[in-house]
Amino acid sequence: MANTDYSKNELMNFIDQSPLNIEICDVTLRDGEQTPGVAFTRDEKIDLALELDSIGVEVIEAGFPVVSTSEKDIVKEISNLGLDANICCLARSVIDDVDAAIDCDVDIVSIFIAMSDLHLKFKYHKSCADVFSCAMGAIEHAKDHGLKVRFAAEDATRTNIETLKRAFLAAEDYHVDYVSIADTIGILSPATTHYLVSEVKKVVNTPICIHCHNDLGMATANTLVAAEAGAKQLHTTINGIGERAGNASLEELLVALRVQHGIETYDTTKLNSISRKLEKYSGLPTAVNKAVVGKHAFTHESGIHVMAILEEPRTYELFTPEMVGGKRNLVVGKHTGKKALKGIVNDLGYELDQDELCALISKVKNCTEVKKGLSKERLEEMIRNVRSH
Ligand SMILES: CC(=O)SCCNC(=O)CCNC(=O)[C@H](O)C(C)(C)COP(=O)(O)OP(=O)(O)OC[C@H]1O[C@@H](n2cnc3c(N)ncnc32)[C@H](O)[C@@H]1OP(=O)(O)O
Ligand SMILES: O=C(O)CCC(=O)C(=O)O
Repeated sequence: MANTDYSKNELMNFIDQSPLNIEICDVTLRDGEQTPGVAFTRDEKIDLALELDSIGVEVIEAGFPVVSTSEKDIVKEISNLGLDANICCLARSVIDDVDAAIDCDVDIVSIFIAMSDLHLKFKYHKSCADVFSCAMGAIEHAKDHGLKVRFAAEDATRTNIETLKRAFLAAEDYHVDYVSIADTIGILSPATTHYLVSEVKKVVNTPICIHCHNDLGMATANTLVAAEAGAKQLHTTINGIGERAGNASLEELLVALRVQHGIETYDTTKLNSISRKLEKYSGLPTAVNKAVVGKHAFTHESGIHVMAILEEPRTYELFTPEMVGGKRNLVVGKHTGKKALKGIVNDLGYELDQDELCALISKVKNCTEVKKGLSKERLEEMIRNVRSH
C-alpha cells in the first residue's frame, strides 16, 4: 500500500474528469462575518488573513468597506500587508461602494447584483434592465480605475438561466475578470450545480466563480462539483461559517480536493489551528462531528475499529490527523473490545493478563461514567483495581 497521508478515491479513475484548474477565494472575513453576532476585531481579521495566506489560499475577501469606517480601514490594511494572496472586497452596484474599494487598494472588487424575479420585485422594486445597468456602470467605473472585477450574480440559482447567461455575456464586454454564480439561499444540488456551471461555461469565456450556501447541507459538495464542471474560483469560509447555515467549508473543500483530485498545493496541516482560532474569534464552537476539524474527526471508541487502527490507522481513517494538524484519540467506553482495550492499556504502560482484561472490560462497560466518556485517570484507577485482585 502506498505510504501517503490519505486514501485517494480510486473510483475517480473510472470517471471522465479532466484535471481541475481552480483557485480558492476565502470569504470568512466578509460573508463569514455576516454570521449573526460575529464581528472580528482588526487584530483578529489580520491574524486570519495571515493564516489564510500561509495555507496558500489565492484570494482573500477581506470585507465590505461601506459597512463602516473601521471595516474600510481594516480592508485597506489587509490589502497593504504584502500577502501572496490577492485581496478582494465586496461592493454593491453603486459608484460609492466601488470608490470605497478603490480607496482600500484591493486587487479585486466583487460587484454584485441580484436579477432573480424575487429580488427585483421585493428588494429593489426595479426592473432587471435597470439594476443591470447600475451593475455595468459600477463595473465600468472599477475598470477605469484599474481594478480587477468579479461580477457576482446574487441569487443566481433562482434567476432565469437565459437572463443569467445574457448578463454574464454582457459583463464580458466590460472585460470583467470573473463572473460569479452565487447560490445565495443554498438551493443547488450536485446535479443542478453541474448543469448550471456547464451551461454558463458554454457561453462565457471568463473564469467562473461558485459561491455556495449550506442551507441543505450541500455547500461543500456543490462547490466541488462546480469545480468538476469547470468553475475556477471556489468560495469557502473557515468552519463553514456565514449567513444562516453558512458557506462551503475551507477545511472540507481543501481535503476533498486532495482526496478526490490529488490537489496538494494547500498547506492542510494548518487547518486545525485556523479552525480553533476561528472558534475563538467568532465565539462559535464547531460540532464535535464536523468533518476534518471536529473533536471527533479522529476519535475512536468502537472495538472493531480501534483494534484495526492500532495496526493501520488508514483502516478507519480517510486521512491522517497530522495531514490536517489534528490528533488521534482512542477512547474507552461501552463499545470497547478486548483487543482495543489491551492496546490502549499497553500504551498507558500497563500489562494485563486475559482475566484482568476481562474484568476491566466489564467494569468499563458497566460504569456510570461510560455515558460521558472515561477520563484517562479513571481508566488508570480501574486498571490498578483489577490488577490488585
Ligand atoms: C448576499 C449577500 O451576502 S449581500 C451582502 C450582505 N451584507 C450586508 O448587508 C453587510 C452589512 N450591511 C450594512 O452594513 C448596510 O446594509 C449597508 C452599509 C450595506 C447599507 O446600509 P444603508 O445605506 O443603511 O442601506 P440599507 O441597508 O437600509 O438598504 C440597502 C440598500 O442597498 C440597496 N442594495 C442592496 N443590494 C444592492 C446591490 N447589489 N446593488 C445596488 N444596491 C443594492 C438596497 O436596495 C437598499 O437601497 P435603498 O436604500 O435605496 O432602499
Ligand atoms: O458571488 C459572490 O461573490 C458573493 C455573493 C454572495 O455573497 C451571496 O449571494 O451569498
